[in-house]
Amino acid sequence: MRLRQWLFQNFREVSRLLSFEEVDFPVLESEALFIRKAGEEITQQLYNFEDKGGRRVVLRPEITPSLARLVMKQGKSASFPLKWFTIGQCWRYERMTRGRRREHYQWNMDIIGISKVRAEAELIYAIVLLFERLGITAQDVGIRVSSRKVLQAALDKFSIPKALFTKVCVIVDKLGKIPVDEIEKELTSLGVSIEAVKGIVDVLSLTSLTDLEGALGSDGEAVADLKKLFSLAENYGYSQWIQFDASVVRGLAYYTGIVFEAFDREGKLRAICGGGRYDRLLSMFGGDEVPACGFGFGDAVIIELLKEKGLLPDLLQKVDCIVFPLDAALEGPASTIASSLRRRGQSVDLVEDRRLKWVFKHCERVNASRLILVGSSEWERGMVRVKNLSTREENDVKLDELDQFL
Ligand SMILES: OCc1cccc(Br)n1
Repeated sequence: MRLRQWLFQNFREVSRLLSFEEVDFPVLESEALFIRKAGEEITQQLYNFEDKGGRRVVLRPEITPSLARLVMKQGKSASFPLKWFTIGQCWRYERMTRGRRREHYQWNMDIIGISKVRAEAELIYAIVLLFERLGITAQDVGIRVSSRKVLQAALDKFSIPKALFTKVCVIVDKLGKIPVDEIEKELTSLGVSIEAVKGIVDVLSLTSLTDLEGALGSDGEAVADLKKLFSLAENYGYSQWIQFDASVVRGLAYYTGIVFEAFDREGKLRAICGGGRYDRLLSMFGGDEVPACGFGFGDAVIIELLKEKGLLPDLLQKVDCIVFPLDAALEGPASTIASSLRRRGQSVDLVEDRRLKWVFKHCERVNASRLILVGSSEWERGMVRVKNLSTREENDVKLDELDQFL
């Protein structure tokens, strides 16, 4: 829990630095919110069930659809742009034989109401800032960046029907995860011709913007967006973190533009985080199209990476004071002292019914700064014994002079 709180505190601090406001959404959602026909893994692993009212519900597998639903529920009262973050538990249902977690916590940051690529540049900067705060460098981790518009242009080039776009995205997202011939088989089963499949795979293997420009021409939105993003990355000072890689499409059906994912350069781990632009998702909940982009950053892979890099912090429990009555008859005064210290903002562990030997061990175990012993002779003089556990200094102190020893 200390490790989780440390990680979440870093998520929160980065969100604060970028002036994002914390929001929260229900873990329990209507199943309909996540029923999509694109064959995404996330919708095939819904932790869904029927509640006592006969409703089809799920433990949410992701956060973005809830955000979309609730932004649109605000209607005209929402003053754009919105910069929202949340850290929330998400669920999936897998056979436990795979030994993978069914739940994890995800930090989400979303910018709603900005259509320009500077929104994605801000989000990628937030991710870089988080990595830097954890001691991770651009030599450890890279961020692959592309745009769904690259794939859209490739499909247009081979006149693939737009209706197939999201399904093709979900399939080609598996590039590098499953053999290419399986991907080709899934694409041809959608009715994509084999030459179009080869052409698409060729475009998606590009890793230089110059080559992309050569393949798609320089007047398309895909190239323009990516050039703008890489130029802004220079301004932010995080160019060494990002690289163009056309194979990045991300596995969520609703992305429409820039997409990105962070990866460990040793290639041992799954994607650390990922996100992108989803300009058409909000209008699915009524109203006009509202441009939006965001990312999800899970709490599992990042911990594996920190372990790999020897960057896990040494988080010990910490208590300011242990208060211990040396005589059972003094438990009342001990409570008085504990209460007075707590009202001064001191964390106090009030210990009773233990031998003194145990108490000294306990002080070490919880890294207490001071031990305050309530003994009858001192108490008769209105005093307590304060033992500073780092200097070993001991003082008999009047209650109204305690502050000097805190
Ligand atoms: O990132 C996919 C995902 C969704 C919900 C729960 C878990 Br564990 N993992």
